[in-house]
Amino acid sequence: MKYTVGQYLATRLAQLGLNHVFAVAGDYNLTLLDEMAKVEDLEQVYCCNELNCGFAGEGYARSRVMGASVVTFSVGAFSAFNAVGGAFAENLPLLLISGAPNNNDYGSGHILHHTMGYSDYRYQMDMAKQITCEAVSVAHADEAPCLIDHAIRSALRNRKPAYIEISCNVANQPCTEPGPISSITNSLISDDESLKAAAKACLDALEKAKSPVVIIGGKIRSAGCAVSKKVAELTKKLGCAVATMAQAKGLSPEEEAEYVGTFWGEISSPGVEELVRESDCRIYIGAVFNDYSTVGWTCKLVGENDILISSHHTRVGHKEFSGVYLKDFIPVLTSCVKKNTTSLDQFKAKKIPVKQVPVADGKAPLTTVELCRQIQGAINKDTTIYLETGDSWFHGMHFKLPNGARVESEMQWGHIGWSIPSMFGYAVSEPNRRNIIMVGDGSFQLTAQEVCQMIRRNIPIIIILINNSGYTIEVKIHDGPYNRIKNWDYAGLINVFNAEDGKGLGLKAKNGAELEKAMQTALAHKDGPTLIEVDIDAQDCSPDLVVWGKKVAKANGRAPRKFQT
Ligand SMILES: Cc1ncc(Cn2nnc(CCOP(=O)(O)OP(=O)(O)O)c2C)c(N)n1
Ligand SMILES: [Mg+2]
Repeated sequence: MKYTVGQYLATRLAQLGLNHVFAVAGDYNLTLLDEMAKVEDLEQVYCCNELNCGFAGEGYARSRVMGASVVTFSVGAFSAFNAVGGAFAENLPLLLISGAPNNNDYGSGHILHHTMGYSDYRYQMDMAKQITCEAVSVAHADEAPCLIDHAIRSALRNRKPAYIEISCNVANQPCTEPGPISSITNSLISDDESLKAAAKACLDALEKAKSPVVIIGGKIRSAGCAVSKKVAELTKKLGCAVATMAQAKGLSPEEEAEYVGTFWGEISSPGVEELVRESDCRIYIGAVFNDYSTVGWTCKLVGENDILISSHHTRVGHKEFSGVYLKDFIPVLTSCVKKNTTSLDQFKAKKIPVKQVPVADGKAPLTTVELCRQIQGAINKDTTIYLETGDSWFHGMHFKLPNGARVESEMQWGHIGWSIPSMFGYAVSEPNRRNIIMVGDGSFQLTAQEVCQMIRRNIPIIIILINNSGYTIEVKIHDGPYNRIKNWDYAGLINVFNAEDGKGLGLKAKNGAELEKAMQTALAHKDGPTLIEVDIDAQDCSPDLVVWGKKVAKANGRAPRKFQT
């Protein structure tokens, strides 16, 4: 088979196990899309705009080895860059592919459409370099294979986005045939000596520890399910208490005896904050300590006997071991640690009562308590629930997850509206999961149009749209007129997106009985999305959000440091 540059790129993606690539057409990428379409097992999935296209690729990367999004130069790429920034912040390998000017125009002095209006087009590469681990420009077919492989390999190794721009007149030019994909997928090997030394340092620390605990952070998400399974084997071997940070909700099997709940400072699950504070050896795995995860810097608990295991390095007390990759290190630790159940025994001894949530009066106005009780009832082992930025984060922490259920969130980047396009991309990869989104009205207004693509592809996603009349999470941080929004007929919007042939459902629920019915309808509706618009009083939000909002506002409001002049 004769390969062109576009076919080379598409073949690499197909060899990696991608069956879809997301795209928005533009005259800089049409020839490229034509060439990529010639590669059979890589279907093109079109999005409404490039922000959503980027987020769809990011969502796909949450399910597959990576995601890929194709956009046009400048006017497309600039919008997609926000999603690429999100993928970088969330450690997800998204490949952003942009059409680019005809290679004869470089250095020609030509002013081109869709550009900034001057003849140096390198600005896009310069911008891409700031938000990716690798950015390459393919302006000649001869260099294409090497540049494409390099960008993809970098994204996979670093678990970060990469960027490829391809001149519009090069995409259909002949190039060499791709070799074995192992040249791209072969992962970095840990430094053996550092691996052994790090393991020994951990064992010494654990030997001295009375009550070690494991705290799992969001960075293990991007290491993939295989690593999460290895972490679960380690925690089972250790036998100590295991907590997940908010960003890692769903990344540790919650039905296991060792699992004690969420560690999130003073809004942790009952008894967990004390357990972490009292521990004399905290083993953090993939932890991210930012202002949100530390509740405005009030709970960054890292002591000198603690162990910090990250994707490619480990710190034990005052010793640092780099070149120690999570995928290698966790199994080594599992093979040599001894059981220490002290922290779990301490936790169990507290006999923390399990909160029973009573069924609300079906005719009473719907509350978030009743809403979450009913969502809990829909969560099974095949469920993936997306928690959008907003009050949804805080409610989501209280869901009890059967093993196999997954939670996706974006708590580092926190781009409101992310959940709709990202879940679309995720569900294109995993249409048979029970895919549920918990999203606020404010967030939904940023990316709502991507629901039409869920309708177009008949994907049964359940969208719980919380209409609480505005930006509640912002209200609890700092209120003002800017937190009010224009109300929409969110359920009615589905008819707009359906047009003549769509099978989307738009339902409303003002009380528990209506929600019960709507949930049953949604779970039974298989040939399209169901949006359930739930009316919630603007004052009804998670008590955790109220506490967290005050602390974050305080952190935001710290007075400027006084500099010696
Ligand atoms: C792209 C982007 N723009 C602005 C923000 C700031 N922000 N964070 N949360 C919000 C409000 C979210 O409101 P909703 O989705 O309605 O959520 P809740 O009312 O809290 O359930 C804003 C405006 C943001 N996080 N992302
Ligand atoms: Mg809201």
